[in-house]
Amino acid sequence: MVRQRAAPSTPAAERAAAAAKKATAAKKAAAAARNAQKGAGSGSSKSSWNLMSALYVAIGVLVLAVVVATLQQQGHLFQAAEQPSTDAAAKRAPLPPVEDRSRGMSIKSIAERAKSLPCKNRHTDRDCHNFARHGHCSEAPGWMAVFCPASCNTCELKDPSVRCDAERIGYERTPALEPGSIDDLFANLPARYPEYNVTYLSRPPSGPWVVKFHNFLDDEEINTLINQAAGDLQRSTDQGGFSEDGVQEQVISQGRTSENAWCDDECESNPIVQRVMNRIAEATKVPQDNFESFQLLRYQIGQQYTRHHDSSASDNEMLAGPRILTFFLYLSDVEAGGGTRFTDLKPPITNNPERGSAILWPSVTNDDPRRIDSKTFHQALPVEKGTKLAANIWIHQYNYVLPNLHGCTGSFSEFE
Ligand SMILES: O=C(O)CCC(=O)C(=O)O
Ligand SMILES: [Fe+2]
Repeated sequence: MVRQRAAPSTPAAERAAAAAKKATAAKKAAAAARNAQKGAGSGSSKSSWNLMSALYVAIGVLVLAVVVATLQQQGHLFQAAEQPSTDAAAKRAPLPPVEDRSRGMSIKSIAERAKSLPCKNRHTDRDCHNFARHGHCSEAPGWMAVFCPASCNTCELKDPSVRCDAERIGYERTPALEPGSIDDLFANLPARYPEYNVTYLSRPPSGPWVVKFHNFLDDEEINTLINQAAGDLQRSTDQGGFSEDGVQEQVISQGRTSENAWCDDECESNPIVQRVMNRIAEATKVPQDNFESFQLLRYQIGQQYTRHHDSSASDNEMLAGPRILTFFLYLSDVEAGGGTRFTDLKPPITNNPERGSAILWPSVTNDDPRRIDSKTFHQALPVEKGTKLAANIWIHQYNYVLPNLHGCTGSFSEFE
């Protein structure tokens, strides 16, 4: 199981988060002024001199707060802002925005400053300084916070509990599924999509919901997805442990021997890819922002993915929550083998690849979308003849794009 999504560059959500942060700073300044005014007014003397001085104090505090906020945004107070603190309350306090801390500075001054910081870049200093200079600290803040913290002057964000603070990134969690939603969704699919001749491979009460959409993709869509993957395929990985800065190790495993490529920003902005994503969002009634990127897969003879689950209970601790649904697209027929087998059903069921078809199943239970559905363990059987091309769309309970942008989903794609 891999989790990855290309970091989108400054999506609307990120701009909204930045705007919200600015609004909060302004509100804080106003509140400070209001408090100062209140404090002055609560004194025993009611003389007009006292009122006037209270007003001057309030105005003074307001001006000071605005000046401090502005200087912080422009990076002039970076020395003070980056002081590491182990104090939990201080960690919860709003952090200065990362935007513009390094954008446009000369490489020399970024390098000078980085040398004096208590943390080091994980990527080469030269590249990191260059990325920072060109605004990537705000455009790909999660990746940069983990790999180039010194160049962005965001050493405090190496700590995932700081980096992934929901308030800091302006994250509001709206669940895609409520208890009962899965049954409603799956029960209604055949009636909603007569054009795809939706059939149940399995359904409650005897098994989990697994539905098949026939001819879900047309030739143009299939070819576009295949072309996007061409040239980018790499040996697939499984998820390993977490490092202390919240990055999940990707391990080569004997259980997963296919190759895969991620649909990056350019691929995702392709209108034909968009058309497919929109259709999946409409079919599942989950917004696209809850999707990981398309993961395109190629299995050659003997390649497989042994029994696994797409989600794990610990995903409930991540901002995006667990994967709740898998929408799996078949981009080729396979001459022999290569079926998707739901291993834990009695008897197990196998769906054979059929170019253009898709299957959909839940990874969590209908009654409690926080609980992993133990009935949906599955495997990709080894290809015996031919080549299998396919694609995963993993769908989360909450918005995935924003936490991914901030490096809070466990892994990153290399950003270009
Ligand atoms: O290839 C298949 O049939 C299933 C692949 C799969 O389960 C996965 O990539 O998680
Ligand atoms: Fe899977």
